[in-house]
Amino acid sequence: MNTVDYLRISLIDRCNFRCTYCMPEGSEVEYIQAQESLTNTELIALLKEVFIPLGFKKIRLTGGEPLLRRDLVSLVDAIANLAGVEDLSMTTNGFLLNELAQPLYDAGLRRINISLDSLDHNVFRQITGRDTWEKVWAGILAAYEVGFNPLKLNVVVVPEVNDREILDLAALSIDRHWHVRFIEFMPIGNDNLFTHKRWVDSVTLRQQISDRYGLETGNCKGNGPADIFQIPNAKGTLGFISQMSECFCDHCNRMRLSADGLLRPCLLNESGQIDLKSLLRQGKDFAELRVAVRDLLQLKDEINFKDRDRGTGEQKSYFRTMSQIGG
Ligand SMILES: Nc1nc2c(ncn2[C@@H]2O[C@H](COP(=O)(O)OP(=O)(O)OP(=O)(O)O)[C@@H](O)[C@H]2O)c(=O)[nH]1
Ligand SMILES: C[S@@+](CC[C@H](N)C(=O)[O-])C[C@H]1O[C@@H](n2cnc3c(N)ncnc32)[C@H](O)[C@@H]1O
Ligand code: SF4
Ligand code: SF4
Repeated sequence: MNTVDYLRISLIDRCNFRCTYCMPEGSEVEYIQAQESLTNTELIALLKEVFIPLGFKKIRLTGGEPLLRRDLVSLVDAIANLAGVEDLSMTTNGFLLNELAQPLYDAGLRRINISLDSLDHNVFRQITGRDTWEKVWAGILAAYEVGFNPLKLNVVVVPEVNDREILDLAALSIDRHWHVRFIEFMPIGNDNLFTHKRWVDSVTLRQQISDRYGLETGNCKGNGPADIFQIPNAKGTLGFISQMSECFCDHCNRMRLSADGLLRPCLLNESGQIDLKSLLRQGKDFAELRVAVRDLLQLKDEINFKDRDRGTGEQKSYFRTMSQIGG
């Protein structure tokens, strides 16, 4: 069994963007009611009494858009100060980062992954449904100035939408310590867009980049499945997250906790989930919760998604989508 020590926590299922590959305008998402969300106190108790004792050491905060979570800074402060948390990070769309970069850094967050799918304002608007490129860019610069390191930029590559920009996006890694990651588009969030054009594989992207700039293997701190390369002499690196063309499930090291307390062993398989919030609110003690999570850890290898669409298979339909699970 793999060591599973990475917990991705979705802090909120709402988002201020409507990315076409994730939560397209008009998509019918059933939002979690406020009273169904784990409170900061419940979340901290679960980490302290259940997850950390079971060996989870790496925490990523995501969403929806995590910067929309009320009391975010105090939550980050509390998690950063928990004994046993060795790595705390966040994935965000960056819209509120200009205001929040400094307070989050002061609270103890040290690394951050920011979505930036395009350098072209029109394409950015087409993808995110928002005319907010400048504000996101300001957020990225603010995070860089404050000292987030590594600072990663996540690009979901959508054929005929932003794939023309691969070289320009890759070039962001040359002069600054920015780590640009290209993510293969997964069939979860917007089946229509996926069916229409499908995905671009990382090997093709690497070839394009290598032909233009050269490419060598690189190194960057992270807990995720990215393969790391580097343009020779660049300050930053390039990561490729190839969940469609490669299968990295055999060394999967993570579980996911939703904003309403569902613990999910695999992004792409809904089996085996445990409703930790309900168990907690029913008054189960932490020892019982630890046993439930430990049992799920034992089952994880069986649940891990193995039947991925390599470009020929059937699509699956999911009860929860990316913005609810947290990516
Ligand atoms: N299929 C699959 N995709 C994943 C998994 N983890 C990350 N991804 C993909 O990679 C995207 C970006 O992940 P991030 O939120 O930046 O986190 P990460 O890559 O684990 O972060 P680092 O710790 O910095 O390496 C996700 O939205 C997914 O599309 C995984 O376990 N399975
Ligand atoms: C669900 S978002 C949540 C965090 C934050 N709102 C953001 O966009 O960074 C987390 C990650 O999921 C990625 N993502 C969303 N839908 C995807 C899809 N269909 N295929 C691949 N990645 C996807 C996003 O690009 C982002 O990097
Ligand atoms: S990818 Fe992130 S920013 Fe875009 S809609 Fe999904 S949750 Fe929101
Ligand atoms: S698809 Fe599931 S098992 Fe595979 S790497 Fe992602 S979370 Fe892990």
